[in-house]
Amino acid sequence: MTNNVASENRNVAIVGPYLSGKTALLESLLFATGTITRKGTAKEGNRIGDSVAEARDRNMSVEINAAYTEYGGINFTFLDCPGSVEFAQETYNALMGAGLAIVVCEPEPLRILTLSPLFKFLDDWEIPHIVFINKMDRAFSDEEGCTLNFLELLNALKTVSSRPIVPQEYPIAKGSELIGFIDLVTEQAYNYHPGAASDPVPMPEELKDLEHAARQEMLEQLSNFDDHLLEELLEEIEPPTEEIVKDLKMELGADLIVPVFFGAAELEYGVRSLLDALVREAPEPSLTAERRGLKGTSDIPIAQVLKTFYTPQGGKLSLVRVWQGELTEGIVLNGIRAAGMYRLLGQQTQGVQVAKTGEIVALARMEGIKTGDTLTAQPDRLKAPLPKAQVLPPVLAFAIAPENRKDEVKLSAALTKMIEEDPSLTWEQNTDTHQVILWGQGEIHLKVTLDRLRRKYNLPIVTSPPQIPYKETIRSNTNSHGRYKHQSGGHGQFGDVYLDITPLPRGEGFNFSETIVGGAVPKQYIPGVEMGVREYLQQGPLGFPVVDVSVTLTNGSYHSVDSSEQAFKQAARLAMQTGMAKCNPTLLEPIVTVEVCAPNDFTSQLFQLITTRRGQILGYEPVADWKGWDQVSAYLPQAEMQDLIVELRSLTMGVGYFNWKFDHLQEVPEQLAQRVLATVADDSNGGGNSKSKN
Ligand SMILES: Nc1nc2c(ncn2[C@@H]2O[C@H](COP(=O)(O)OP(=O)(O)OP(=O)(O)O)[C@@H](O)[C@H]2O)c(=O)[nH]1
Repeated sequence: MTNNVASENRNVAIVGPYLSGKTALLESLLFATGTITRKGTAKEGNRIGDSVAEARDRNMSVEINAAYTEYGGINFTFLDCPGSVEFAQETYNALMGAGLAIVVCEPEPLRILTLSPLFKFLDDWEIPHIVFINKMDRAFSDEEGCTLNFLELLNALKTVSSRPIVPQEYPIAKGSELIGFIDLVTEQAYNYHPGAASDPVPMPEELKDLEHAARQEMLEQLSNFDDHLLEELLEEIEPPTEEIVKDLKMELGADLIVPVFFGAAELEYGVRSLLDALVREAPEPSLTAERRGLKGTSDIPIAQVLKTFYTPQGGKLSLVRVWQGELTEGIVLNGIRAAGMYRLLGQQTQGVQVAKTGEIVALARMEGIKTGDTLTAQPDRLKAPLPKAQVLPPVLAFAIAPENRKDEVKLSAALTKMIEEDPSLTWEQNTDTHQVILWGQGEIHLKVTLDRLRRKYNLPIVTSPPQIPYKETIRSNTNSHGRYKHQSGGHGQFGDVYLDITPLPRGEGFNFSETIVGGAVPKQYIPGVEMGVREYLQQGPLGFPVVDVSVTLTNGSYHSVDSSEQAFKQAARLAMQTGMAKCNPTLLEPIVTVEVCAPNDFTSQLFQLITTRRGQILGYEPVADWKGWDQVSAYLPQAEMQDLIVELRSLTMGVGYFNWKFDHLQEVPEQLAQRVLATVADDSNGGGNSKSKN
């Protein structure tokens, strides 16, 4: 049995809304632990978490950054996750391996709603989490602001958390300045010092009552899960500090409470007390393992891939969390030998011989292994793979093509690698429009992908809006005659057919039949007729693939020498050409079903969003097990979906999302059809070309 020191490893994901200060917090944590001796800044883009060029270009995180450090006798791996909703997949993948999450938010009660999807994910997967309210240096606008703001903030947090919110600290402000905090466990007050540890100071007289009330609330929350503490509170016995700490640790580890800390990451306010709390209270890795069904009694190595990186040199690194047992250098997992094992500090790597339960390390060259995969040294003894985060449905698309046509094969190889890195990215070659469509989570997500194609794979890309895969059909029937007669040198070509062309109900596709009597068209030529019809239907009179049409070969004639399958194919095409134009051709557009979800304050705006886009509301209902959220179902023309996510996010503070799938084809309203046809004609004449280079 391996003698691992699992209890001394902790891994912590730093998550939270866009620009709340997660990378700043990581930088300060690393500085406070002595791992870095000089802090970088957001402005200069030289922080550990700012490592990739695409992140620096945009002053935002676009992927997970791992950083290993030691503090208080514990090995910590922090995972700095992106905050933008467009990179949420990265965050969710990282959280699947995290023993604890620090939710970093800003002290703005009105923006707390943006935490809602994250809290839902943490609650659903029972991932213990604490809140760090950052940027408190600018939270107090006046003398009274202190108390009011903090309580208001806590109340706002309660609206998005299904677990009780338990503050562990209370702020001390002087005028508009945050100067310190009171530790509610020990009732010790501290003054902050930028870039250094806080000083113990006497508790300010004027805060004693407020502090007492806040502490009492904390104890009452803890006592909901501890009868002994409840008895002490009822009998007005002061509980010992060790008992409070023990409860905080147990209840956090069991995901029963959400402790709240605060500070200002850039000034290092609150950072050391946060680290101390992590040392005291962060749950052992075995607890999260148990929650995923691993009892921790076996030493068979099991790990899970939280992120896949392809380095600029083309090497592959799989960032894994060790769930059970330990990984040793050169270990074979899922039949593949790890070519190296490293701890990460942003872009820096440090080789290690052993990684124990709870550690997060990068394995080199695990070919064929994808993000989310469960790895084990004994695949036959693995009962079930560990659950993966759900892959987010694609919501925005660009049509893409390499600037250089000869790079098409290179493009598909590069995209395959990028999807391994980021499963929320997909691509397809549309069979109707022949465009390569790149699907992702939003404009920045797609643009970052294009930047990477250019930078990392030397693949400059041209983009254009994806074409809508329109189709066409007919509204009336006809009987059409086609005769193909051609004399060239030797023997000629002769085919002659009569076709009945009839519309079919929507969704029926295509049907070919024949009612030939007396061999007017000999049997061996009939497949040629069908072939000619099918070929014609690939592009009907309006220029689009034709659907929902029935064609019957009713009559014809042949020539004993000159007829051939090929000649009948041509005759059928001619009959279709003249016949279809007389059948009232009409344009069809794809209609998708969408399920749009958002907090119910926005439901009426969702209705409007859908109806102004020619959508048809099918109904709405509360989202199952998500209090305060509604789901609106509707039919929506695919042509109206292109920037739906952009508008939805701007309406809903970025939290709204939707799922969609193709449902049926529907006639395009006359006036709109004219516009679509005019645009297509313009495009094919070389006008209206909206391609752009990336
Ligand atoms: N006033 C103040 N500003 C801060 C503090 N911490 C971070 N900031 C600023 O907030 C902005 C965002 O900080 P980041 O650390 O890049 O935020 P982030 O959460 O990592 O960003 P994403 O990962 O892209 O979501 C930067 O301009 C920081 O300078 C703080 O404690 N106080």
